Amino acid sequence: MDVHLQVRGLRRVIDSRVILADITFDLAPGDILFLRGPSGVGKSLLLRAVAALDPIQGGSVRCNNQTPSEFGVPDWRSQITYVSQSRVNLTGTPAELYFSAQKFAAQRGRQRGDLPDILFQLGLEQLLLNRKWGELSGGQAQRVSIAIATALKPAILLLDEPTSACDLESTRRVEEVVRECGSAVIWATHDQEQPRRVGGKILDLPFGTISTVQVEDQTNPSEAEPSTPPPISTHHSSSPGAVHDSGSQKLL
Ligand SMILES: Nc1ncnc2c1ncn2[C@@H]1O[C@H](COP(=O)(O)OP(=O)(O)OP(=O)(O)O)[C@@H](O)[C@H]1O
Repeated sequence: MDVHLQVRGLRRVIDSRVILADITFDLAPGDILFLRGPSGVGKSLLLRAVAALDPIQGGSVRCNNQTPSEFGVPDWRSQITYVSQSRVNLTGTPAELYFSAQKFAAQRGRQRGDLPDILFQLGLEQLLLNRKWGELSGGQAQRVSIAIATALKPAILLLDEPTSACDLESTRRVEEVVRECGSAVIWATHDQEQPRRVGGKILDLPFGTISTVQVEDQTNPSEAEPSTPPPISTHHSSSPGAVHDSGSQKLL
């Protein structure tokens, strides 16, 4: 399903503070849009609004000209997957999350990616799927989250600083996997060079109330940096374990 996202005049107000005002952009299939801006400017709030996880205080977010309620919130969230910056709310194991996510009616019958292969590309062993989230390092948890999200093949992937805990090699692997995953992407980052390496558009969010945000077109991905991960020794081994229904459609 081709999903076109339209954000018009989006406004987020928290405790009488206007965090985001008049945010307007479009996202077409295949687009990658980087969100940049200082800490606290509202990048996560914007992603959460697009994911229909929080109410908005003005403007609109539409997919194919439908609001989340017109589209159907479960369908919306199966098409638009938010990968959070934090894993503090994650309980159980990644395998449990992956299988519980697929139990939702809106997820049934949808095509899946090859999770073991994605893990391999990210330099991870499959056995990590059966570890508790709390037993994974920050960088491992980020990459496992991205592997699960991309394997679910959403139309739009919302990534909240997905490489903030990754070393250089892992960062390059994440960039390659996300660029090739086939989803349109909105990607919050503090890495000024990431848009250049990956390619895409940039939305710079300034502090305070703003009237218009310009989307800057980024030129082609840099050729200065190698984009293909180096060979790795990770092997494919165990299969994912048992599942339980987390009851949450906010996946990661
Ligand atoms: N649930 C909340 N309750 C109160 N204030 C909040 C809440 N969530 C976010 N904020 C505030 O909204 C502002 C924007 O937060 P947000 O997390 O979107 O910033 P960010 O740009 O993603 O920052 P960072 O780069 O540090 O992750 C901040 O001032 C934050 O304190």
